[in-house]
Amino acid sequence: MVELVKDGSTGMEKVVLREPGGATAQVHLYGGHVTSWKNEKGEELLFLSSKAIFKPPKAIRGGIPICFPQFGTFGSLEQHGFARNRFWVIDPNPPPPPPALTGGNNGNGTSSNNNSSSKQQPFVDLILKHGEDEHKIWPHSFELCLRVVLGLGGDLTLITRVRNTDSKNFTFTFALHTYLSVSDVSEVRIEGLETLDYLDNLKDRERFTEQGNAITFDAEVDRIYVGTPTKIAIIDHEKKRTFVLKKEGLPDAVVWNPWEKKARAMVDFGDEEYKHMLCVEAAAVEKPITLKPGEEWRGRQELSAVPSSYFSGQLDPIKVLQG
Ligand SMILES: O=P(O)(O)OC[C@H]1O[C@H](O)[C@H](O)[C@@H](O)[C@@H]1O
Repeated sequence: MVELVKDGSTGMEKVVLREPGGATAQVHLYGGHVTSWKNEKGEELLFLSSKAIFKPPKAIRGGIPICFPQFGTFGSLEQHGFARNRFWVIDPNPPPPPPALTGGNNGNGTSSNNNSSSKQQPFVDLILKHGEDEHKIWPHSFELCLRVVLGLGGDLTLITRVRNTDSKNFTFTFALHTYLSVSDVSEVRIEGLETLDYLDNLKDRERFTEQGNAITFDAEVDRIYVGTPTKIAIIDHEKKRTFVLKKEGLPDAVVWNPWEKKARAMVDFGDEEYKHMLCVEAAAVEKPITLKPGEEWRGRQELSAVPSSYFSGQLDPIKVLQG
């Protein structure tokens, strides 16, 4: 089921997706921003700050902001570009719907394919086109489309397309700035980025090579891992939950946690909230994307949350990454 509703507390419009198993997702038109993703038990899987500000020009703190046409300060635009603080619209002419069933994660690691082809995965298509305000700061005609699909089984897929509707080339960087909800970030580890090179945002983007076996957290982290595998696992020991992030067209992965000091400096973020979030962002940053007139780029991120008990109590990252 898909419905457009007005959020009672903020007055903002959002699209609510519900799949028959009970999982839900919601997408605010402001920012084309996924602000909630819950599993069939109603547990929230994305972090949204209790201090998030739902008012332009501030982007919503948490969920999945879209960074376009610039990631971070990699250019002359405002941090992370303007897509996250513009009002998007529901696409009146979306491409055909996704196949009725691609399977989902049923919690024991196998893909469910219960032949219920009558069931449609709820999805919504949003679009952001250049307007006069954008043209003043980024003089290119474009269409940015976002499809959010809530799979039967609860997986969350974001498919983004950028089309060059201009008469000259343009170049952009991009990220799906995903805030995951975790029990305690110091009990979390990321698998899949070991031995990779990263640009350290805390050290003027100097390039380093990841040495550790897995990435764990005991201080501020702000890194752009470049040319990563298509699958990354975020293992929350305390919650006994593993997020699996799969991506296409987005070669890099940004990992961010502001930790204590930066958390205190942010007006729209609680002082202690850094403990309960971790950003792992599918991104295209190191090698900006150039589109010729009429060309289209596509990026995709699929998130699933599986109970760690699925590995019989024994976390097996190899299975997560190669399974
Ligand atoms: O505060 P924001 O503009 O939303 O940015 C939040 C964070 O986003 C990314 O993860 C960047 O790598 C960080 O440098 C930045 O601090």
